[in-house]
Amino acid sequence: MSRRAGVPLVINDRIDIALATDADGVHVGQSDMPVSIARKLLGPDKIIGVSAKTPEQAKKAAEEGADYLGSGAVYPTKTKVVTINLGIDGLVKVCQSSSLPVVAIGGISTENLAEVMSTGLPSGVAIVSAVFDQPDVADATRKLRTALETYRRGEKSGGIRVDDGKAS
Ligand SMILES: Cc1ncc(COP(=O)(O)OP(=O)(O)O)c(N)n1
Ligand SMILES: Cc1nc(C(=O)O)sc1CCOP(=O)(O)O
Repeated sequence: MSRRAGVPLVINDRIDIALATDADGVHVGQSDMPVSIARKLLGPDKIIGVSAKTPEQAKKAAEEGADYLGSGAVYPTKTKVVTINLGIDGLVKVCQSSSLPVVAIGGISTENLAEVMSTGLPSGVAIVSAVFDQPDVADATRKLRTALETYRRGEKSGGIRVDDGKAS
């Protein structure tokens, strides 16, 4: 279904499920299967994402062959109880330390999406509660998508000035 919609399906942690379902890739954390083994199991064409909270973790993931990084928690989140709040500063440090695309995660919603994207650094955002804790999941998704697209259009046309990590 996600393939029909043109959306890659990346399975969190479970390489066995990624293999069994011929998913597009897997996302692993620092205490999950090492990237090198995931790559051997999945082959060269699948997507491997790695959670990185520090520049050191980001560099290591890149050296090991990750395709993208997930970095957070950018803001406080109730979805994942045990994490570290990196804030925008921590996210920026990870992004600046790597040429890999970075997906920002943790507490992201329509209210703070522009702040995250206005750093000009992450390639995208990963969101749980701002979609799934909403009364109308489809409507919440549309609003987030519109906010992201509006931001990206403004960025392309030079309509949003990025200064000190703040959009204006
Ligand atoms: C983009 C992105 N970032 C992080 C995760 C994984 O979250 P989680 O499994 O809770 O944490 P780690 O064990 O990887 O630190 C994800 N799926 N996507
Ligand atoms: C899955 C996950 N990983 C995180 C990390 O910090 O690595 S935060 C998080 C939960 C994201 O959910 P929400 O959008 O509801 O905050």
